[in-house]
Amino acid sequence: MQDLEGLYKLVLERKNNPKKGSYTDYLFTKGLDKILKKVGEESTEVVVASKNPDRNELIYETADLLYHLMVLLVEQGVSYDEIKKELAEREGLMSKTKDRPEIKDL
Ligand SMILES: N=c1c2ncn([C@@H]3O[C@H](COP(=O)(O)OP(=O)(O)OP(=O)(O)O)[C@@H](O)[C@H]3O)c2ncn1[C@@H]1O[C@H](COP(=O)(O)O)[C@@H](O)[C@H]1O
Repeated sequence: MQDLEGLYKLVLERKNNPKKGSYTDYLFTKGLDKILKKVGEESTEVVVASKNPDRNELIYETADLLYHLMVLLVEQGVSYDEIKKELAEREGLMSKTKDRPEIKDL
């Protein structure tokens, strides 16, 4: 089963040990501009899919977007742990705001 961290690791493995003919290798070979174009396209497809009554479409497009985001993070040298740390810090911040109604209402 593939979770997001597992997917990140697989993409990182492709970066460190390129596998000829793989789609991930194709993206890394094309470079940052191509990866950014894909992230943009897939983001738009998530938006469009959200307006579609077929929820499977949204699931499919979200998986595409998450994959391309993982490729972008690896390309830019951002580790998965850095994202986890950022999310964990926000979790701490959010739980503090629960005790402060003046912030919660912002
Ligand atoms: N999760 C994905 C994943 N999601 C989407 N895609 C690819 O992303 C592409 C998106 O489709 P599009 O029609 O938008 O793009 P395209 O026309 O094929 O390609 P472009 O010319 O636009 O670049 C498809 O070719 C999909 O195969 C993915 N390719 C790989 N993975 C994962 O990455 C792993 C390694 O893949 P490879 O590097 O290909 O071995 C796989 O085992 C998967 O777990």
